[in-house]
Amino acid sequence: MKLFTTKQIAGIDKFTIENEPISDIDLMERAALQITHWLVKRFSTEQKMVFFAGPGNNGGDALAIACQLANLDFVCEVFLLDFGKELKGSPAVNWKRLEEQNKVKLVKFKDESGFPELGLTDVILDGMFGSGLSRPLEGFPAAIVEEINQLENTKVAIDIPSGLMGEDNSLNIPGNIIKADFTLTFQFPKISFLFPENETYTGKWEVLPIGLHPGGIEQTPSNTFFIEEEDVKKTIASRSKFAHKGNFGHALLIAGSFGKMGAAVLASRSCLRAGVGLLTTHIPRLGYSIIQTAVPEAMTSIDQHDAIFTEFPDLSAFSAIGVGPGIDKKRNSQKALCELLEKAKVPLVIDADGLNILSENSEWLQKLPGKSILTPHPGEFKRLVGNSSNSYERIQQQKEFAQKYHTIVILKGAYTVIATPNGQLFFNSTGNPGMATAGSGDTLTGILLGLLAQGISSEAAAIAGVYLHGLAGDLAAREKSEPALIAGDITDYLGKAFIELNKETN
Ligand SMILES: NC(=O)C1=CN([C@@H]2O[C@H](COP(=O)(O)OP(=O)(O)OC[C@H]3O[C@@H](n4cnc5c(N)ncnc54)[C@H](OP(=O)(O)O)[C@@H]3O)[C@@H](O)[C@H]2O)[C@H](O)CC1
Ligand SMILES: [K+]
Repeated sequence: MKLFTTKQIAGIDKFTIENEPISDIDLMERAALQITHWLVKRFSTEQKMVFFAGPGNNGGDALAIACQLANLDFVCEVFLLDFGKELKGSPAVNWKRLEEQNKVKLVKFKDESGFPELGLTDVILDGMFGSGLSRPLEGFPAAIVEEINQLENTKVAIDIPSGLMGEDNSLNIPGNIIKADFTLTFQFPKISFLFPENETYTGKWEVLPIGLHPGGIEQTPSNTFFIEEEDVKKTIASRSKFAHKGNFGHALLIAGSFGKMGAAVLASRSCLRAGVGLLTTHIPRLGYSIIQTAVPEAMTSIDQHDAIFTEFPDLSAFSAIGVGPGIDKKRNSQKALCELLEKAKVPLVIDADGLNILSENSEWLQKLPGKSILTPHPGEFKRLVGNSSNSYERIQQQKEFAQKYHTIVILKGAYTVIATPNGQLFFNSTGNPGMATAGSGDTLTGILLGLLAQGISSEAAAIAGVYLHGLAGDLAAREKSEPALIAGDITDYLGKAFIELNKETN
């Protein structure tokens, strides 16, 4: 799914009105109805619905929802923030409708002294500002936000928590943004919802489709995407009856050191589960019996060194190479990595200590084989690329880095972000907090390597790899729970993730 800026969404909104065609007020009614349905399912008529409405269409939505809920026997009250200007357009029509309906208490207020007393079970609906927010909130609306945030009541934000920008919040005022428990957003997730620091404002968010025109969506350009099942299905082709292991590539994984052989085992197992034809795992000498016992399906290449990575086998046989999980950063390993970068002719997947070595030798980044995949977590990213003061800034850095070094950068997190050399960004939609566990990254490296070795392009392997990794984690968490989930479970559930992906097509 393409992701858009709030400005672009307003454009698609306009396109829909002109081309469906549908009147402004009817589109607002349709959007409001989606939220009304959601509220009816979740709350009872015993709970009063208290709306805070702003001067624009976000306020107009709030008025429409109040009207719809009142017709369904909910007790509603509307508090309209009065900026001394008459309401215009659809919000004005909805205000009139409410007056005529005569079921909802309607109050206009100009300053915080007009802030109402609320009952403990009242639900607060935030319809003050949505995608039309043009600057941080200050003065009267900021004071109302502060009052609302102090209350324990359940808070539901309409489209966007008031005060939050749809993309960049670098210059925003954190205290002047609604902290919602739920955000019900129209048609597309807003980009800022995907950043960890904004969870405190959005709470749990859900996308409610409102039937924006497909033509408008199609013709609006975007280089930012939300990865969904459809985007991955096309990458995972069904296998020919006559397929043999030679059709699915030969991966080389360089992993493990003394005390960290688990990383080699986890990455090897998930590489195999990702469907690679052959896997050779290169490990220090002391890891030999560990890997042979834990992963009998893998062939081994044994380093001359007992405890660390210092050399690698002839590379001509391999269709992709993974390096990093558990390798440590000793001087000889650094030298060997440098030589690997110089000799490799196929894309690499570089993770963990592989990335840390690169951070300490940034001039080697020039040597990266084209379309290699780097998989930093935020700490590794900071060491590799530098500091950033927020997630928005960080993804800009990520984009520039991917373009500069012609690599794919996978920044791991709740919504893992993939940056590609052509300036595109892909946010992953799968995964859960249970996956924040030791070795989870090693399993991702294995999956990426396994897909890459099968001849899948680096971009497609990155997109499919992070999606499958998250999906396997989601399936595992359903049975194991989030706290009890361990990295090996992700590998074990990879098969179910493939089955889930193929469900509808077969
Ligand atoms: N396509 C859709 O998804 C649909 C969205 N709908 C809803 O419409 C809003 C967007 O409505 P819009 O009228 O464009 O904007 P807002 O309601 O968010 O607010 C605009 C008004 O707020 C004033 N404003 C902006 N920033 C501030 C501020 N910091 N302090 C005070 N006032 C502010 C702005 O005035 P200006 O001075 O900036 O001109 C406007 O008066 C979207 O979020 C959805 O809820 C449709 O209903 C359905 C389709
Ligand atoms: K809002």
